[in-house]
Amino acid sequence: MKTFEELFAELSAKAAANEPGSGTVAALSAGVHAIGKKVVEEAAESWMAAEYESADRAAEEISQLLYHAQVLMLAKGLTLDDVYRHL
Ligand SMILES: N=c1c2ncn([C@@H]3O[C@H](COP(=O)(O)OP(=O)(O)OP(=O)(O)O)[C@@H](O)[C@H]3O)c2ncn1[C@@H]1O[C@H](COP(=O)(O)O)[C@@H](O)[C@H]1O
Repeated sequence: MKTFEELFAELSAKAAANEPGSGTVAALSAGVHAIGKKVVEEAAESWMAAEYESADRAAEEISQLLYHAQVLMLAKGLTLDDVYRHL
């Protein structure tokens, strides 16, 4: 288990190191368009899980949505503070 901040630190480090075998590094190489499609896909899956599945399944899909949102942030060079400023 990890927090939003811990995940972002982990993904940032993997991206900076261009870590071999990292799905995050592969996603970043694929670019904003591909990452954006994953964000939309996971948003839809979160919605469907919330409507038709258990609370735990919804939580799982939402965790994937948060992961892909963080990858999108990295692709745009955004920090957590850049986003938190708007909350
Ligand atoms: N939390 C996540 C995470 N959530 C979702 N995903 C990715 O998002 C996909 C979502 O799963 P789905 O089953 O919905 O998607 P899918 O269409 O079947 O899968 P794909 O064919 O699109 O890969 C997963 O297959 C992962 O590729 C994640 N990938 C990585 N992490 C964490 O990110 C960290 C870094 O991971 P790596 O960069 O891969 O080392 C690790 O701590 C991981 O636990």
